[in-house]
Amino acid sequence: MNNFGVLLDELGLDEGLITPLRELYLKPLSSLLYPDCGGKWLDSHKAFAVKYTLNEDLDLSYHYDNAEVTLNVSLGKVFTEGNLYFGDMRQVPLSETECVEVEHRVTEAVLHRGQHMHGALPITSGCRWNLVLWMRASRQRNLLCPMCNRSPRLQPSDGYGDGFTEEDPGLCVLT
Ligand SMILES: O=C(O)CCC(=O)C(=O)O
Ligand SMILES: [Fe+2]
Repeated sequence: MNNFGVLLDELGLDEGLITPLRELYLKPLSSLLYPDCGGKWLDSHKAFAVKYTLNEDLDLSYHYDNAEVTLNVSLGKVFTEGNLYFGDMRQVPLSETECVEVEHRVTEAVLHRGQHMHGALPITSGCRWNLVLWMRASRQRNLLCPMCNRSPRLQPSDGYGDGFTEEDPGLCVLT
């Protein structure tokens, strides 16, 4: 979805930073806040930083995430506008949805359900960087793919893949 950014596992930041952040802090919070969508069972993630500037991406269109729970941290730098907006859960028709705008101040984080529809409005100046952490619960998504709403068809993958699991051979991506 984003054209500019970086995957944090490629920077070697998964093991020492993102995995403990998910396990020690975000999983307990998500267990309390989102037991309805796998918040208790988060067991993998995909973490990336996304960048918006006037000559590159300005905004992010309305979407849902390939995640059970998402953390979005505003890292900076200096920019104007670029608020987040949230609608309703994915299953609710757009015609019945009213969006709310959420100011996302630098250093603050927003935690939300991955299937809660959302987007980012255009910045009007500066450079905006965000850390986005898609957290997955294999127990939840093994039953139903959150992207296509069907039973997942899988193939083996390195690392966390898309966060699905099988008895054998481990973590998997969608085919
Ligand atoms: O803040 C952004 O630019 C990305 C927002 C988003 O897609 C998310 O929080 O999942
Ligand atoms: Fe998103």
